[in-house]
Amino acid sequence: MSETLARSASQPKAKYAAGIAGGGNVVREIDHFMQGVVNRNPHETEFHQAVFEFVETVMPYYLDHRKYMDARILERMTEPDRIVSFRVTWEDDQGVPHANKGFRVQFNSSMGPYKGGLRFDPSVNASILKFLGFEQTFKNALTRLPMGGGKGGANFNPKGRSDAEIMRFCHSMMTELHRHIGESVDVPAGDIGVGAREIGYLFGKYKQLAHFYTGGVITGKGIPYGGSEIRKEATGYGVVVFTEEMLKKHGKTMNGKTVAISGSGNVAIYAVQRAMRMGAKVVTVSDSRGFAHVPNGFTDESFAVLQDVKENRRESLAKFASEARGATYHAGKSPWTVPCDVGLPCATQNEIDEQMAATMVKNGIMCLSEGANMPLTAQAIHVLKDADVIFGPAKAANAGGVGCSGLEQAQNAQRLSWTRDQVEQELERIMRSIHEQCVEYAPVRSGIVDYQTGANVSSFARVADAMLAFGYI
Ligand SMILES: NC(=O)C1=CN([C@@H]2O[C@H](COP(=O)(O)OP(=O)(O)OC[C@H]3O[C@@H](n4cnc5c(N)ncnc54)[C@H](O)[C@@H]3O)[C@@H](O)[C@H]2O)C=CC1
Ligand SMILES: O=C(O)CCC(=O)C(=O)O
Repeated sequence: MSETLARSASQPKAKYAAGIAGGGNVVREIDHFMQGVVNRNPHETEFHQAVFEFVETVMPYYLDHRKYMDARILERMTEPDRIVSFRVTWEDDQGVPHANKGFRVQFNSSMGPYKGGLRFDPSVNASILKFLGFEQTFKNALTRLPMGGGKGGANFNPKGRSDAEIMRFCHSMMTELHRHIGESVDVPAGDIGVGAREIGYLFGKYKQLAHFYTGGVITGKGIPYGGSEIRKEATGYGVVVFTEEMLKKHGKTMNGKTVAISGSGNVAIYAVQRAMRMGAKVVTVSDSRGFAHVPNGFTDESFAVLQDVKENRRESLAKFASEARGATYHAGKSPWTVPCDVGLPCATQNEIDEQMAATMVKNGIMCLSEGANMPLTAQAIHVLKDADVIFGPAKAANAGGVGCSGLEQAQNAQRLSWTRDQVEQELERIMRSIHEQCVEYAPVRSGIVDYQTGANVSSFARVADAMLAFGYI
């Protein structure tokens, strides 16, 4: 087992498991299981982390249910169905050819066709896509829509590339990817570096290669060609709706709270907007180079500047801070040093470590909900939970995006377009239902609902029961 993993496995988990009947046995089983995962997937640290975060909360339930252990369900559900890896060759504006690595991880199709985004980022590798595909499987189960879990992407850096270069890259990516996807097989969507522009180019190429129009093959499409209202906003809106549900459960509300947000992409922008709508004061957004501080909170005016700079002009966050009244940019600094009541990390994995979580606790944070996938290290989660911070795990909190993708597929299959109000109501229903499922399976400690355990155990049971029904496949 890796040293980092061993450290995280021996300290906080032991403390957590001590509250469970047979705690010592649970710790031994987790350790033994994780040793196998590490041996089977050497060097894939992000994947180990995602599996560990899941297994440390699910193991007591697993050990209590022989039918899952006898069928080796945990071993089976931590192995992807398959991984496709391929070369993506494209030509830049100077006529120079480039070759990138493209992937699709088809993790688990027990609940329906594989479903999950595509990420374009230089950091993309098999470990990151396996962690994302694993998480996606359980997130999708929580939506209760018929979707299995998958994820894909390429180690391509879209930053600084022209529209024409992005188009050529997307067309080349789809030239291979189209063989592996389909509306009843695997349905990609966007993620980091993949938004409406990229989805348009990817879908256009698919349509050309397939010789027919099948809108349900990809989601996040533009509204004129089969996209859904609210999909663009859905992940950010969903995070805030879920957070409000958690706060309500604990006798609190978003109204009047100071909210810190990281990221300034698709998820972050619409988390800002929805939090403002709930009466919160949003004081930060960030990018990979620093953060923008808005001490008096975003206004409609500064939000419009953010949208324009990031979505239309595709410029830097420093540019936003130079144009928006009351905003300053802090290069090389983290937004998490700014005191807040509620934190919504919406950038990328592992942006908050143990030390940063301790700083947030010292600064008085009382609720944190994960907009990004795995933005906290396992140790950081323990720091927050030990300090009785209400914690919303990504699987539950950011499921609004894929939930709305499911609604887009439903509209495509019906050959209908629902109104904005219809989609938003349905999205809110999905988020409230996820909240209820978490509560159903969550222990309560010091008056705080353990949503992490609730989300993991609830989704585990659903996927596991489907796998059991199929026999040993
Ligand atoms: N787009 C969607 O519907 C969903 C996205 N997510 C997750 O939300 C997160 C954000 O995704 P999107 O907003 O779609 O992507 P995006 O590409 O629109 O925005 C990503 C943001 O994160 C920042 N960022 C990227 N790498 C960073 C780093 N190393 N350090 C600090 N900041 C960094 C970027 O500057 C940008 O502001 C990701 O973890 C993604 O997996 C989760 C559910 C659905
Ligand atoms: O909308 C989708 O299919 C995928 C969204 C996604 O990638 C995620 O939930 O992390």
